[in-house]
Amino acid sequence: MAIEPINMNEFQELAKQALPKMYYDYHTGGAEDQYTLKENVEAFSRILFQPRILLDVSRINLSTTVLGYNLSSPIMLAPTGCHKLAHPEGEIATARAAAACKTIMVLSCMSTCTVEEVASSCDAIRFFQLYVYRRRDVSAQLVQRAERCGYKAIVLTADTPRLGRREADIKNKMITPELKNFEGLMSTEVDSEKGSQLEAFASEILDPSLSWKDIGWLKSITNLPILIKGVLTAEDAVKAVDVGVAGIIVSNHGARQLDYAPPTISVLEEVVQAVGGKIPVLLDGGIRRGTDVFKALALGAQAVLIGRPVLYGLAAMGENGVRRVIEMLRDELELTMTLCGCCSLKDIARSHVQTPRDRLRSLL
Ligand SMILES: Cc1cc2nc3c(=O)[nH]c(=O)nc-3n(C[C@H](O)[C@H](O)[C@H](O)COP(=O)(O)O)c2cc1C
Ligand SMILES: CC(C)CC(=O)C(=O)O
Repeated sequence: MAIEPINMNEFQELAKQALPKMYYDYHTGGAEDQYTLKENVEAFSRILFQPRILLDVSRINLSTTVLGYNLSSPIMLAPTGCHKLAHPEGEIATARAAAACKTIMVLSCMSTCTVEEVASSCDAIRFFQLYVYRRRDVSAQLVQRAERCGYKAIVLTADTPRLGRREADIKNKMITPELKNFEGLMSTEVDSEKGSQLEAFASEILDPSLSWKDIGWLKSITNLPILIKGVLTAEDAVKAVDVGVAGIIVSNHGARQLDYAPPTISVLEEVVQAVGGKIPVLLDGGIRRGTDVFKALALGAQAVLIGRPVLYGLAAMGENGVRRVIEMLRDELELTMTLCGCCSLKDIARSHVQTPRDRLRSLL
């Protein structure tokens, strides 16, 4: 009988049992030595709590807003490609779970259901994640299709001029699944028989010349707010504010791009300080516990996004699995807030956490 998952590691174990090795490796893997992959999770474990006591915590409220949309908790779904590799219902199952949990799903442009199919499947609040292709006309058409069918924001992924080197995918000769949004627009076939087909395909289509000035181009083709995903430094955060985007996602792409990039939670605070409250700062990477969500909020994130946990839930139990993953993190966050003395997200303060830097400072 299947085990009843009690935490995210057990969901991951179920996903491993459910999936062919090639797909499981694709979901879990990181770039090269996978240093950042491990650090994304471990950096959270170096942050400790400074809980407060004897505060009435009989009622806890986890609700929040992101770009004006009401969410039941600060846990959103990060864009991840190819959900049909995890489950035959693909992104539609994920969107329905997002709707049931009243949160935002960011749909990857590299999805296995079309933007229209996902839009008509349920009333989830959806953002659309964009890669800019050498074929700018294809990117522009995707943005306009997303805008037409009710997506509320564009999330521009800025850390992927080429795909990172994921060694498991190279060994497995990772395939390129049917990417439904491209039907009739662009072929997904590549010449190369060697290594990861997906990497070869992605590197053929992605535009490495993408630069800050292209934010102007993006603004000229859409009225939707734009968020930049992949910010890891204060300098880039300031530039993002200067070019007038609506939000920032601190992300290292789940450690799948540049290995030895810093774990996201370790750079969050400097990005938040550089932004100075002008636009919301979100974070993804390594969130596996409600305690991680609390720590990110204490260091200034408005909300977090989860990538792999969604895929684990989807692979293990389809729509129901994604729902349970979100609920599990939400329940853990609620407990953390209760035990730290916080009744609402507004009560979560910097003083509730102690980072490695704080401990160093206290020694000086
Ligand atoms: C299998 C997989 C596919 C992904 N595909 C995309 C994508 O299409 N676009 C994108 O911007 N990020 C993509 N990401 C990165 C996620 O949006 C997110 O940054 C990352 O998964 C967060 O880390 P976590 O998996 O530890 O939660 C992908 C990540 C994974 C694991
Ligand atoms: C289909 C891929 C290019 C999606 C992606 O960004 C990833 O695998 O990290």
